[in-house]
Formats: sequence, structure tokens, C-alpha cells
Amino acid sequence: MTQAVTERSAGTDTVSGTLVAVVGPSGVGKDSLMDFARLHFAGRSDLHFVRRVITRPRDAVGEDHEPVTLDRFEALSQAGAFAVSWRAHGLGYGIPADVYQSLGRGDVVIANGSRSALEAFRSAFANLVVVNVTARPEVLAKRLAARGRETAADIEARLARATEPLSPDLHVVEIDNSGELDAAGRTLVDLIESLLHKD
Ligand SMILES: Nc1ncnc2c1ncn2[C@@H]1O[C@H](COP(=O)(O)OP(=O)(O)O)[C@@H](O)[C@H]1O
Ligand SMILES: O=P(O)(O)OC[C@H]1O[C@H](OP(=O)(O)OP(=O)(O)O)[C@H](O)[C@@H]1O
Repeated sequence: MTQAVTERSAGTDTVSGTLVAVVGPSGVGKDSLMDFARLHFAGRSDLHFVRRVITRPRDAVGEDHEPVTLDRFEALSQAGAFAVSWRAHGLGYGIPADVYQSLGRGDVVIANGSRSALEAFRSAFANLVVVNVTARPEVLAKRLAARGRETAADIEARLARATEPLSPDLHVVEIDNSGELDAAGRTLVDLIESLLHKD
């Protein structure tokens, strides 16, 4: 069960920038797609990729997050350091509240999100676009095993994780990443381009 909390309301966000939440099941390729886009847009000052705060030890595999203890995570949460925080897979995750500075400038901010925390995201961010990444189930199992970050038991639990359908009130863009990363990556890049040139 994910407990998601909106720690700051959209009132703090002076409403111009767009927060892009990339969601989808474990192993679907969220981090790989964000890395693809990060490389493509390297050097742009109006696009930001969120470094999440996670109660997961630093490791060489996967995303570059800020590792914290659970006590530190809770203290940060109490201190209002997160725009949104949630729990999943036995871990705490937080989106640092400094994203509001970028959003206030009208920039685009990309974050790895959680399907179960999207109501909290919607409350936190006035302009929210959800990128729902999908892949065929048999592909997920192979990718998680190849990534090698979790134990076999953890992988099984991640594959068994059930989530509700996304709310129809959300602005959702679907990207199928069952095939080559480049194809799905280009779709994400095109979406980001359109958001950067929205005005
Ligand atoms: N389109 C793809 N084709 C082949 N392998 C992929 C593709 N997308 C991601 N992967 C691999 O699958 C594994 C899981 O990807 P990752 O980006 O960590 O997923 P997520 O962040 O959604 O859990 C990684 O080892 C990654 O290199
Ligand atoms: O509610 P869900 O959509 O199932 O998502 C739950 C959590 O799983 C992912 O975390 P993490 O990055 O630890 O795992 P992943 O890279 O294997 O997806 C995602 O970023 C969420 O924090």
C-alpha cells in the first residue's frame, strides 16, 4: 500500500512550468527513458531531471538518487523539504520541494513517479503530465533480472504489485517500451520538445 502525501500545494507553484511524472511498472524502462532524454537535452537550462530522495542505499545500478535513512527521510518530510512523498516497495521516496523554483520560472521538470501517488502529484503540481510507460509482462521479468538491483524475491514482489487504473482526470501520455529503447526514447523526447515550446 502506498501512502502518498502532498507536502506543498499547487499554490506554491506559480503555475507556469510543467511537471512530467514518468510512471509504469518496475523494469519497464522509466530510468532508461529519462536517461535517454537527459542525454538528448544535455545543456538545456529550462529542463530539469529530479534527483529523488530515497531510503535506499547508494548503489551502482539504476537511478542517481539521494540516499537517506528512514529517520532522515521523516525529518525532511516534517521540515517541508518534499513537494510529494510516498512509500512503495518498503522504501520512502521524496520529490524535493526545490522543483517549485524551476516550475515558477516556467521550466519543465521530469521526475520518476508512482502510479499510486498520482493524486498527490495532482494536488502538488498545477500543470502535470503523466507519462505512462508500458511493456509486455514477460519483458518486465527479463529486464528486472538483467538489471540485477533486486533479489529474486524482491523482483517477484515487484512483478506482483497491482495498481489501480490511472484516473481519467489526468493528462496521460502512453509510451510503449516493449521494443527498442531508441523508439520509445524518441517519443519521450518529442513530448518534452512540445512542452518546452508550449508558449
Ligand atoms: N527498450 C529496452 N530494451 C531493452 N532493455 C531495456 C529497455 N528499456 C530498459 N531496458 C533495461 O531494462 C532494465 C530496467 O530498466 P529501468 O530503466 O531500470 O526500468 P525502471 O526504471 O522502469 O524500473 C535495465 O537493465 C535497462 O537497461
Ligand atoms: O506505484 P508504482 O507505479 O508501482 O511505483 C512504485 C515505486 O516504484 C518505482 O520505484 P523504484 O524506482 O524503486 O523502482 P523501479 O525503478 O524498479 O520502478 C517508482 O518510481 C515508485 O517509486
